[in-house]
Amino acid sequence: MPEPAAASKADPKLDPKPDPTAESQPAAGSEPSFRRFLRNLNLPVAVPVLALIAGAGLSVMAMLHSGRLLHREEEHRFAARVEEIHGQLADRLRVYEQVARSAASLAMTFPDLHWTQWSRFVEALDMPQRYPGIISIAYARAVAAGRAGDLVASMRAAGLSDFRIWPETAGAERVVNIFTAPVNEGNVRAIGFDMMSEAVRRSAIERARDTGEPAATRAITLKIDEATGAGPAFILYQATYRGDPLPPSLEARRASFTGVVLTPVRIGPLVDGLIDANRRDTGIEIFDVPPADAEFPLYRSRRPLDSTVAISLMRELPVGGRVWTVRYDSLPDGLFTAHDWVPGALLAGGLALSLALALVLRMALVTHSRAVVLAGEMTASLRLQEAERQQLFTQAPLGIALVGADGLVLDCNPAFAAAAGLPRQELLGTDLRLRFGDQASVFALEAALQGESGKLESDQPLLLGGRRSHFSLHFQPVIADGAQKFVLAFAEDIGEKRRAEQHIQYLAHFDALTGLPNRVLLYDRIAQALREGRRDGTKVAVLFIDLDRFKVINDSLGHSFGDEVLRSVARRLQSGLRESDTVGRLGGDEFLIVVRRVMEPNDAACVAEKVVAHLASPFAVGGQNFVVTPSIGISLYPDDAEDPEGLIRCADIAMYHAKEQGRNGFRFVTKEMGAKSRERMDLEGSLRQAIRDGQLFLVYQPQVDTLTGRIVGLEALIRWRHPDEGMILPGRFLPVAEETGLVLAMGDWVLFEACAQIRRWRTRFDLSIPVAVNVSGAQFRDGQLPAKVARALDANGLSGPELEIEVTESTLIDDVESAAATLAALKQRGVLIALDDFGTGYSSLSYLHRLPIDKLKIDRSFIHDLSTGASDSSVPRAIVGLGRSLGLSVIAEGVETQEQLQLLRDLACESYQGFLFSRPIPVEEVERLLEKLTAVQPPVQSVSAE
Ligand SMILES: Nc1nc2c(ncn2[C@@H]2O[C@@H]3COP(=O)(O)O[C@H]4[C@@H](O)[C@H](n5cnc6c(=O)[nH]c(N)nc65)O[C@@H]4COP(=O)(O)O[C@H]3[C@H]2O)c(=O)[nH]1
Repeated sequence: MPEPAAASKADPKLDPKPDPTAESQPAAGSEPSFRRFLRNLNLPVAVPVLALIAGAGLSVMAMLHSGRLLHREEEHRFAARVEEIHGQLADRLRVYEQVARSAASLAMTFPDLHWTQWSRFVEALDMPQRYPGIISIAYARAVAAGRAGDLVASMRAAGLSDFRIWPETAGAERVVNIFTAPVNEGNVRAIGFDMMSEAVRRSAIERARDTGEPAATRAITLKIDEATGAGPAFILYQATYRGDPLPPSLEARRASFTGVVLTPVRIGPLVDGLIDANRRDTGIEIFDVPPADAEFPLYRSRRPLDSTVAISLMRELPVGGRVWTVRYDSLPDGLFTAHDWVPGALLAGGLALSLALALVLRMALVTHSRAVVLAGEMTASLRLQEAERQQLFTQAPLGIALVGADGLVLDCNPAFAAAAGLPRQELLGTDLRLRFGDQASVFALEAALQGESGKLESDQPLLLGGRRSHFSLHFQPVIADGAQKFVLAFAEDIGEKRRAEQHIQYLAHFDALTGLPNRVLLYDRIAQALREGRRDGTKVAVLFIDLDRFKVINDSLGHSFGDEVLRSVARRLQSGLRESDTVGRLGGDEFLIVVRRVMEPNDAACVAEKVVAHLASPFAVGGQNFVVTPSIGISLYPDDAEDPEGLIRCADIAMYHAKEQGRNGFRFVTKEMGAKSRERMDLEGSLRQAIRDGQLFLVYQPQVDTLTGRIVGLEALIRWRHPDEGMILPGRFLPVAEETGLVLAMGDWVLFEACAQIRRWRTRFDLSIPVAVNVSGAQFRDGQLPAKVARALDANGLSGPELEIEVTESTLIDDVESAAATLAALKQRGVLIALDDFGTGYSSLSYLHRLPIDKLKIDRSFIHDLSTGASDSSVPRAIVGLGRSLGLSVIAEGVETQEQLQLLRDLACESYQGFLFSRPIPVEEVERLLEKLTAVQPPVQSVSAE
């Protein structure tokens, strides 16, 4: 159902919805290639790949950047470390210089110091512990030219008997080593050495003298180490002066120069210990000259093998007026490289994160694209539903209108407009309440607008100005989100239906041919009259009218002629009666008149006489004049019966008596007739029960070859074993079964039972002769016979010729055309057809050649007449001749005497059945007979009677 808002939209068939995807897509040719590329891009693949690439790039960048940061931080940390070490080294040197200064102060304070005092001073310094680089502290005295002897003398006087100045080469000024401590063999060897004799020492001594500051030699191998090959060393000189500890001018310093304290220092011990042995994070190399010029360093700290240097820093170190270069190397296993893993970890982490991001994006995009596809599908399905709903609305055969809360028509389908008989456009936007043709519809719509659904039927025009018919209206309020949206008005034009119903009603109660009340209505009218009679104590008469020889008129002049006669009779019957009386037609040529308020039987007799009189004048139909006479049976309530069925039955019987008495007259129901009628009713009830309780059974009468006496067939005949009355023959119950329609159920049972018996006999005796079954007129006309026969045969695995269907001549002549069709259908299934009671009908010869018949059965009456001599043998002879000429076999029924048999042999009639050979016999006896048959075929011989 469309939404009201959409109601005014154009018909989707006329205005098909454009495809939104097509709308948003420009023509492929004009689309820029980049947009096309973007549209064709597989986002769920492209975006994660791009994210992965971007992430990997960022990770590499982060790795590089962090590497740089780490390196910078490492540099800072290393620089700080270098400053720390370098400061310690410089402090050590300052301390060493301080030691030299102290020694110089001592020498200046006590110019005549004895060497033992010097030794004590040095010992007090505890050099091995506190100044491990200092080898010794010595004092060399400046000796002017020509005063060397004095020095030698004084030294010898001081106890150094072997003292001498060496080398002998005397310079202008000598500086001779006179004291040294600690005293040991190596140190003592340097006593008396003139240091000015050696250029390196001299230059340093002169610098010390001239500056008053400590002066160091370049790196040298000490005299005492020359033999041992110990590492490089240098000598630190501190000048001493006479008087002023540091004379203010160069001249004064040269003039008052008294000597130098010399402190030989081994570089290794000086530096060793600065780097913790457990934390060799820094390598130290010391050069006396710029490293590029040096052949080898003065000092090289221990470092791990294969260590690569990450950072190197150079620092200058002033040493006694010289400047050393110290190179510090950061070593890899130190703390500075402890965070090397960070860039790698950053790269790995970044790549992992990128991968994870790519996967998450992939999943999200796949989910998204799936959702998009799903949404697309849902949209398409919703559109389809919408189109289908619209189609449903438009094509619905039921009129549907949408009425807004204000009563205005929002939309309506073509069926609604058609029902209203107005163009749709004229209805849209109009107030439906003002347009309804009746008040009830207006009230119903008002109620629906208030939320109450309602249904009603109206026979006014659906809308004013529209067409008038009978309508079924249904108003249904539609509520959404708790509020009433609109009202659905359904309108169905039920005019046709109404008329059809009325017609059906009419047909159900009136006879289509004559327009008179039919059997149903007649029963109703009788019941009504009976109620009245019971109340008023009056009688009710039922007149059963049958037209004499109507069948002849019908058959000879044609059905339409017969119909016209029936209509004329109906008119005459009606015209002569009171309004309170009812004339109806039971069917065929049977009419019924119900006369109410009958005081005495004579009143009914008057009516009957009137009927006879009215029909007495000739009928002129189709240019022919003829007379139709009635036979009338009259029953009275309460004398003969107290219910409609009983009254009709009694009247029917009385009518037969009227016919027997010469027709064109009437008979009242007598006591005997009433009893007979009651007996019939009882019989009907019992028969119903008999069918239900299985009281019916079949007996079989053999059919025999007239010449050989061989059994050529069996005829199945129905029997009723009544629990109280014993065996009842079909002559008694068949008419009742036919009247009540019970004959159909009974016939079905016979058919099936006979086929089942054939199957049993075929299995047991290899039965090859056919078994005949009688079929009543009602069964034959039912239209179901061929199908029922086929079902019975199929159910028992029979092919067809095992079964013979016996139809009476009178059954066929009612409607030869349809009888021929039914017989043809039966023949098609393979069964044999026998014409029973042949010869009794009056148009036998005319139709015979048109019917697919196999056998003629000469009626029993002709055979009976043969032996009694009531007639000659002309009829059986003619039938045998007819059969021969048409190629049909002929069988005689009711053969009781040898004489009859002989006559039949003379006539060359092929076969017969009758008491002469056997009465109809039960299954067991048939089986005994068949047993004998399967042995040797007996000669002609009669069988035990029934
Ligand atoms: N007087 C005399 N009668 C003989 C002789 N031989 C046979 N009959 C009797 O003649 C009747 C032959 O059956 P029908 O002409 O088809 O006449 C049958 C048939 O029209 C009808 N009928 C019997 N069984 C069925 C049935 O199962 N279905 C239908 N629709 N009708 C049946 O009832 C009719 C009477 O049947 P039944 O009473 O069994 O009577 C049988 C049979 O007992 C004879 O030598 N002398």
